[in-house]
Amino acid sequence: MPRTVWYPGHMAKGRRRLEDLAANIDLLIEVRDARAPRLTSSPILPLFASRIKTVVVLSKADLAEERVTKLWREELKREGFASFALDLRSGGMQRISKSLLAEKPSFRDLRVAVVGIPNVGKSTLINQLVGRRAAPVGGIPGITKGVSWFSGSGFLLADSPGILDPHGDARAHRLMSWIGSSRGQVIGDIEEHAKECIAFLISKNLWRGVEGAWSVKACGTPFEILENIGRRLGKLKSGGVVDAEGAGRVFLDSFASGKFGRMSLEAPGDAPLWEEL
Ligand SMILES: Nc1nc2c(ncn2[C@@H]2O[C@H](COP(=O)(O)OP(=O)(O)OP(=O)(O)O)[C@@H](O)[C@H]2O)c(=O)[nH]1
Repeated sequence: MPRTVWYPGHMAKGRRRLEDLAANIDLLIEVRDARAPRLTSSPILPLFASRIKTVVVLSKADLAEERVTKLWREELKREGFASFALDLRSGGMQRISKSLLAEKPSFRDLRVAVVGIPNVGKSTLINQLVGRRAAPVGGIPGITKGVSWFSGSGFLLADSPGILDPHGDARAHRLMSWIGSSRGQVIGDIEEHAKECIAFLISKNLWRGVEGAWSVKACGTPFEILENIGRRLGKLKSGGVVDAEGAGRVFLDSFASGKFGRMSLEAPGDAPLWEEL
């Protein structure tokens, strides 16, 4: 009988690396994007959350709807996680630092690993917590490979990029690339991504932010809407033809950086986002 395969190879590797790290730390901080906290959580994390205290930081809360973020925090509390929701770039670390210090063993610094899928804000969080991007400290014997340690007051933070892989589903990667949390090469055909993202925002009733910013209505096919965006932005090729790729790129960049205002892409209880594509 074939052996059951639980995770694709890349996740098995991340799981082994996290396993090594977890044996030597006191606490995990998982950073997720507040706009899509389930999409940007790692599927392997629940394996660790049951045996090592895990705190969830919802980053980019400035780009998410406050009402929905509050619902997520209530949901996380029900799941047994302490959580924080912040614009990580603007500080406000006192409450996180205080909760870390409450866990500190009396005889040494608390050892904390900051984990999360790419681009969710791990480095920004570490920078804020240690005050500045100090040179990595010596580390902890036995766990140096791929891990940098930074010294805060009363705690050591491990930065371990790439340790958590995102969901393997291609649709999930497309969604993550729209909010800037998936590798660049996932973006293949910009025009196709932009049209899919346009259709997604309309289906989620989130178009008003785009209309507010650019006065482009959700009328017509996604291609027609993209053309209207192109005309609005002056993205034209010779002969007055709309440069759909150029318009798509500006549209996707604007969406990822929050130009269309606060948007929460998923709420607790929703079906997984990628099933909607
Ligand atoms: N608006 C907003 N942007 C943020 C926030 N936190 C981080 N960013 C931005 O998000 C981008 C990624 O942040 P990083 O801290 O580099 O993310 P990371 O998880 O360390 O990324 P990798 O090292 O690639 O895994 C940067 O451009 C940050 O300025 C936040 O709370 N709000």
